[in-house]
Amino acid sequence: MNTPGGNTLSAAEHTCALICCLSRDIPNAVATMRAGKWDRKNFMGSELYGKTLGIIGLGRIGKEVALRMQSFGMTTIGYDPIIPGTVSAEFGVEWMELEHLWPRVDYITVHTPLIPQTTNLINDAVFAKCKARVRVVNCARGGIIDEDALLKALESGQCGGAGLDVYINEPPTDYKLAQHPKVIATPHLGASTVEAQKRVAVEIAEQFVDLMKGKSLFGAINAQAMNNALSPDTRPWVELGRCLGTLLGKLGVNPKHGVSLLAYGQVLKNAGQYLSAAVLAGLLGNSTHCGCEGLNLNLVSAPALAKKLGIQVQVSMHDIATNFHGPLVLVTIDNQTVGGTASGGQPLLESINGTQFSPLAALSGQVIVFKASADPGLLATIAGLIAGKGAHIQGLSVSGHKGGTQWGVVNLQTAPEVGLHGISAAVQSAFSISF
Ligand SMILES: NC(=O)C1=CN([C@@H]2O[C@H](COP(=O)(O)OP(=O)(O)OC[C@H]3O[C@@H](n4cnc5c(N)ncnc54)[C@H](O)[C@@H]3O)[C@@H](O)[C@H]2O)C=CC1
Ligand SMILES: O=C(O)C(=O)COP(=O)(O)O
Repeated sequence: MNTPGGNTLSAAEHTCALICCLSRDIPNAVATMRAGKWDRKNFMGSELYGKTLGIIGLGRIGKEVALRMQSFGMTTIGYDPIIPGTVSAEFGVEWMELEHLWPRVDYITVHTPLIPQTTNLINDAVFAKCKARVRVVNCARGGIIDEDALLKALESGQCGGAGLDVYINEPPTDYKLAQHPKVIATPHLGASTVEAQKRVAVEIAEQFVDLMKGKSLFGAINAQAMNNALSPDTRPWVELGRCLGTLLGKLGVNPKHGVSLLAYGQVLKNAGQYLSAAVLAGLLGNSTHCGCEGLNLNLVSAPALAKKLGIQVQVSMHDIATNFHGPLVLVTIDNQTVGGTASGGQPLLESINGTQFSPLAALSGQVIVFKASADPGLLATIAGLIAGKGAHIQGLSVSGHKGGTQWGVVNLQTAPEVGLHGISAAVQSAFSISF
């Protein structure tokens, strides 16, 4: 789990505190007083008013830093590859390309993740493009500012001071930077406030509750792409994927032979990742082939488990299906294919192995799925047998036939076992599912 929002304000305030300390060299001044010295000459500071702050990374923390430093009268300019200028303008930051930003700034603060594009983002070449005595702050991740380049720039005077809360190695393997007189160094304290820790604890607890209720994946690490997977629009498709996976698991296919997922329809254009995760969650928890039968898997754990088991998943998205009007998901494993759609928030089974259901069968509640010899009287026979056992039928749908067999789905109000035993003599095979 991570709780990205909980410590935003604390990290932003810490950044602002470092900027303020840099402008007046407060820590060094404090040290002289502690040493019993009254030294007013060596601490001529400079105002923040009228100075320009360059903010690299205009996400949660970058934005809060901007809003706070504007109250000191700083001009805030910034860069972020994702946040456009129209958005940053709403919080008073003029967006510009880095090349235009470097020569204009008096202070730079970085608020990006540490990724290849941001590693050593502030380096020798960048210091050379900045005004002399530019001050830099890193409260994000060690390594965004090249530590060697920073030390050189501090020595040469090109950099007038640095506020650092994070380091390439934590704790640092050498304290050269932290001990430099022009550096104000804190030991990764950005999130260390009573309020942030409380917020983070509450957020983590809420995330666990949501995750257990299947409500949300927000905060689950490695699941950024899934954060929208349980929005009202996508939820029925996630549920459909899980149902189709469950059905295939019960059909006895071996997931280790590979999963192929075809999705048709504009609405599913961006659904590949969460659909396949949902199929895997249903499939692996219901398969006898992988040693994970009965596990309650979710959109995060299922793909991770599939990867561990070496299960290949092929996903392809298409605009429209040829023989079905509307969005359609087809999942094939071991030459067995199940197809489904969602309507009115409800997952529906469209086909098994190319035989189409009419009406489409609801994949919810207590369900019996059976395979039988093609027979025009099949529907009536099955209904009679199940009703004869005293089970209440909510829905019954049979597919067209192919090669002399057809499939059927019975939706029951009562436990499916009762009906299952009733029909066993009239079908080739049958199994029950609780969706
Ligand atoms: N010192 C501490 O204790 C704390 C440090 N952090 C760190 O602060 C950083 C920022 O956190 P948040 O604002 O919450 O993250 P965020 O995800 O809200 O914002 C990060 C922003 O960086 C941008 N970005 C990505 N690549 C970029 C690039 N090449 N150039 C410029 N911008 C780029 C993203 O588009 C995004 O808008 C993270 O590295 C986080 O780990 C966060 C909390 C506490
Ligand atoms: O949330 C972050 O990115 C942090 O850097 C906070 O780190 P911490 O939880 O204080 O070890």
